Amino acid sequence: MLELKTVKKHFGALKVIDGVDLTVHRGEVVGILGPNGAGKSTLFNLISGNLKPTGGQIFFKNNDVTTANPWTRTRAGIGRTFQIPKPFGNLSVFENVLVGATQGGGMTISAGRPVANRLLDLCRLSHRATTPAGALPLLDLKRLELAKALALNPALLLLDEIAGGLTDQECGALLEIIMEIQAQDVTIVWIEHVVHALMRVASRLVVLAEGRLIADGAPADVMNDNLVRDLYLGALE
Ligand SMILES: Nc1ncnc2c1ncn2[C@@H]1O[C@H](COP(=O)(O)OP(=O)(O)OP(=O)(O)O)[C@@H](O)[C@H]1O
Repeated sequence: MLELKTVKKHFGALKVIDGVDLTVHRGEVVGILGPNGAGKSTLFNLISGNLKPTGGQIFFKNNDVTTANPWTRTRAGIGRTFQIPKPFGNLSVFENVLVGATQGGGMTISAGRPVANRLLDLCRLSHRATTPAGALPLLDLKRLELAKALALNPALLLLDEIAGGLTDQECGALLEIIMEIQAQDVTIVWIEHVVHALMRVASRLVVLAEGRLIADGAPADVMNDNLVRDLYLGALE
């Protein structure tokens, strides 16, 4: 589904992504962990095309998308959520999803309407359909972020700290939706600091530190890795 080959992103002298190799197979849920500033969101921006790499190559479904624009990647099947949700605050929840289906997903308005309704249902937002997105509480904002991304009909969904700021109960509600999305043959790569949420769904964990992958494997193995434990306990210099 996705392959990164020696991907680098430098901002001047700052090597934010420093030669990352990563392969994600169809059907996987890959969790990405790493300390603040490790380069996780930058990695997503490289995959979604919001940033261009300094070096390396990115393949999506075996096509080289390294230099492709974000909208080309979107239409090809890469959807994403953003760490800070920024819906159109004056549009209703339904309209926000419809914009995703028509502008991002390329559907006509009449084809997009039932899709938007189905996604509101999936994301437990039907009761908020006519609410202005700017008036939503945090959990519903996160649900809307998911619905908007799904409106693009992605084969690969990138989730950027979607559980951040939620209570345990809210996080459980979001996980239910993510598990349903996973069951619909969507491959997921999920950056998250809420480790217990990742552990519920991830089939694999990778850990990024200072722009490099320092662990990649089964979740239990990665969490027991000494280097990873040291990193999370702050024992590295
Ligand atoms: N456009 C940019 N120009 C210069 N530096 C940048 C730019 N974007 C990100 N950085 C730097 O790259 C580093 C990694 O940032 P990034 O947001 O990818 O980290 P992260 O792992 O997602 O962190 P967090 O967990 O806090 O969200 C940070 O030091 C950040 O300041």
